[in-house]
Amino acid sequence: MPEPPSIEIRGLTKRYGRTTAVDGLDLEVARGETLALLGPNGAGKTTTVECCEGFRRPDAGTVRVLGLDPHRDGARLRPRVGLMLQEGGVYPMARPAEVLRLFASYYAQPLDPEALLERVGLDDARRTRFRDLSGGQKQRLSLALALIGRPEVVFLDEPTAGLDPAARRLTWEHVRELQGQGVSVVLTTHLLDEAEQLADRVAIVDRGRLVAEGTPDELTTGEWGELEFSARAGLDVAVLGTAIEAAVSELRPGRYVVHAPNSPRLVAALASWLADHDVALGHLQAGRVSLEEVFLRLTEEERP
Ligand SMILES: Nc1ncnc2c1ncn2[C@@H]1O[C@H](COP(=O)(O)OP(=O)(O)OP(=O)(O)O)[C@@H](O)[C@H]1O
Repeated sequence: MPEPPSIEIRGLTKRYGRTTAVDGLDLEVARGETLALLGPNGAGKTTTVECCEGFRRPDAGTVRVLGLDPHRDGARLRPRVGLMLQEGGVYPMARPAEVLRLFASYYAQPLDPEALLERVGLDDARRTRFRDLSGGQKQRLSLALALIGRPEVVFLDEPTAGLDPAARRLTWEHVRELQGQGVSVVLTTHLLDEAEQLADRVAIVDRGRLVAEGTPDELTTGEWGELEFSARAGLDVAVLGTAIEAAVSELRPGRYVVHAPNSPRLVAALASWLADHDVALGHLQAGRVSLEEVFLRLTEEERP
């Protein structure tokens, strides 16, 4: 029999007054899978994750984490789940080493707090009060708190927001390690390269509803078998379109999509037009678009 999913969300609805933050969401995360939850600001990602963490009670629908109801069975679930929250939730005067030791005491088989402090790069700040830590150091501590109890499921809410590139890489390594250990990970992020790098599967939500779901590969190929290229901003897309016999649009300054199936002839026609007009090609992607393009198209379609 296949293993039941680590997380099962059915028809989840959550309202705050007149705002429907999550609107009938269905989502599953398999054992050992990493799901990236993407969506514009206010799409309902944090609310969804908070319902999975037991911090919020759904107005309708069900949420199961490791087969348990996070709200009702919180006490049984907590030792098996790791949380990295957007706002640390740590007493301002506490020091990283103390906090980590305290959290370790909640779990049956915690990691070694000292070793973990070193691994997340907090060795030098181990005795600094939480309120005096830099934003990135707070993030690192928050990650350590999510990992200390050897969880089976981990929720990471924007784990690399505000981190420098090296710290971001370090966080990615931690996530890869969790993946290697068969831990299920739910990651919310606004960094689409992060989702592409880490996620087995991506779910894009907008206004509380699921608008797309699949592996990064499925989402970026599939129906979007087009050409995407970058060049200087402001090319005359009408003239270019006529020359290559395909509609062209400039999605953002300097970023273009040719709305026609990728073919050798199309690539040749595009290259030849660019050469004739002395336009340097930045990058060219054929047969797929970036996750960023998919995201923007799906979530901006109905924006005013
Ligand atoms: N406690 C609350 N009271 C009232 N409205 C809330 C509350 N929490 C969230 N909301 C609203 O619910 C909607 C979804 O918010 P949520 O934080 O889940 O979005 P998000 O996708 O995580 O956004 P972001 O990317 O900005 O973090 C937003 O319109 C938000 O203003």
